[in-house]
Amino acid sequence: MENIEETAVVIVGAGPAGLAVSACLSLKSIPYILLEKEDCVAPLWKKHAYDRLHLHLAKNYCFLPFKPHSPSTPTYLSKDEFIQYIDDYVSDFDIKPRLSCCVECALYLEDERNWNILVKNYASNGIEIYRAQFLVIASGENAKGFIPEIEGLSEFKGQVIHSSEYKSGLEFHGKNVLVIGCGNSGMELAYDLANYGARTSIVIRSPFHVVSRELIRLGMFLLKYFPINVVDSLVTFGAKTMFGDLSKYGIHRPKEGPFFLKATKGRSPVIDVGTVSKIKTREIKVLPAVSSIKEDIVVFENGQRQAFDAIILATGFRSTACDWLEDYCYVLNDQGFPKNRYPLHWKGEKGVYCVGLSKMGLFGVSSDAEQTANDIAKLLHAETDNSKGKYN
Ligand SMILES: Cc1cc2nc3c(=O)[nH]c(=O)nc-3n(C[C@H](O)[C@H](O)[C@H](O)COP(=O)(O)OP(=O)(O)OC[C@H]3O[C@@H](n4cnc5c(N)ncnc54)[C@H](O)[C@@H]3O)c2cc1C
Ligand SMILES: NC(=O)C1=CN([C@@H]2O[C@H](COP(=O)(O)OP(=O)(O)OC[C@H]3O[C@@H](n4cnc5c(N)ncnc54)[C@H](OP(=O)(O)O)[C@@H]3O)[C@@H](O)[C@H]2O)C=CC1
Ligand SMILES: O=C(O)C(=O)Cc1c[nH]c2ccccc12
Repeated sequence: MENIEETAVVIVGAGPAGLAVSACLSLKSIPYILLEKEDCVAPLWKKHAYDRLHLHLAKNYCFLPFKPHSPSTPTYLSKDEFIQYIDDYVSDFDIKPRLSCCVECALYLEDERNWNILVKNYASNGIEIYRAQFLVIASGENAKGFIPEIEGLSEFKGQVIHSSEYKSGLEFHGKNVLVIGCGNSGMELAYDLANYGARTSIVIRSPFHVVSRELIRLGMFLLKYFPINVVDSLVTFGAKTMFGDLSKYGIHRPKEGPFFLKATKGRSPVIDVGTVSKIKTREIKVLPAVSSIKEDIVVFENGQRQAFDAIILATGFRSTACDWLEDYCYVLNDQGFPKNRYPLHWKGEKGVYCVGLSKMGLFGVSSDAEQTANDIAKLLHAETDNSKGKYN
């Protein structure tokens, strides 16, 4: 029994979401334990993001609770500036995450009315058990890279990496590289590869919106005053004027608008960083879906075949919360996202909360964290009348 540590709240994941909840709880003097499986905070940003990354949204949409960005930072922060902000956040709020602690199982015991959390400590190689009244799922929408099933992929003769392992195009100079996936990662990695002198191709298999970051900024502002369909029409008109008809290059726009798709399906518009002009000049070649791979040859759905030295899978990410949360179905769907629809997504039953799973970026992270901490504080205060000082 003595090796079970008790606290009010256990938070799984020390990315921006876990850190934001920690800060909010700490300001309310609510005890918590923050568990992170990797050896640093915000590893998505520190270890799994490419060098040239800048935030796509202006800084007034990308801050955590109680710490707006300094006026001296640029409107669109670089990866390093955002990491500095995160590190400052950790010291400002005196957050002490337990690193290299991977949550393997979280189970709610009805008779105890507590969460029991089983943790593998990679540093000590031991197993630890925590007990808490509240559990916060802050393990992220991007917990693992998604590797699609493509016939022959595992036998491909060249290098295969996921976008989360890509740093820069330096090592690909002069090579034939295929980027599979045309979300924000794929489009930006293709641009970076071409800049470094790689012969670059990108697979585009579905329609998507290409916009500029200024159009998205304008759209975010207009959404405060106008309905989504009006803003979508304006932004789409702006994007068509800016980029022209891209259908002859294999880029088609969906029927639904960019903000509508973000709000309903979580699909982000692609914010162009210069890829489109490289596609127009054919410096980046657009190819259709892959049907199979044989040795170093990739066969495409139109029958075309081409040899490549490397494949970058910019095929997105998956939530892994269902892997460690027992009986997840009362709070999560099978994809590891909240079962309740926005704006009620953040609260589950039995004292479990979802922070950062609303597909609303850092803006959503902050709002979920504040609502979660407020709710926990309310429930604890209601309780203190009956049993005082349980955690102090
Ligand atoms: C390349 C890239 C760029 C992005 N740029 C922007 C942007 O400009 N603006 C924006 O708003 N959003 C952006 N996003 C979205 C971004 O994911 C979020 O804004 C932000 O990182 C989410 O924070 P999070 O804490 O929810 O998730 P994460 O940062 O993924 O943190 C989750 C943490 O949980 C840990 N974890 C997972 N499972 C366990 C476990 N079982 N036990 C212990 N720990 C665990 C992980 O190691 C991770 O550290 C970007 C995403 C990517 C991939
Ligand atoms: N600077 C920034 O702020 C950045 C932000 N981000 C954000 O991070 C999140 C993740 O982005 P990203 O990594 O691009 O992932 P996404 O999930 O947004 O995109 C994945 C892409 O891979 C495609 N894909 C998946 N499987 C296959 C397959 N078998 N064959 C061909 N294509 C396939 C998808 O196409 P389909 O639709 O057909 O399935 C889609 O185009 C997003 O929210 C994004 O906006 C990412 C990079 C930079
Ligand atoms: O980078 C992303 O994909 C994000 O999730 C940030 C984001 C939140 N809301 C948006 C609306 C349009 C474009 C990006 C985002």
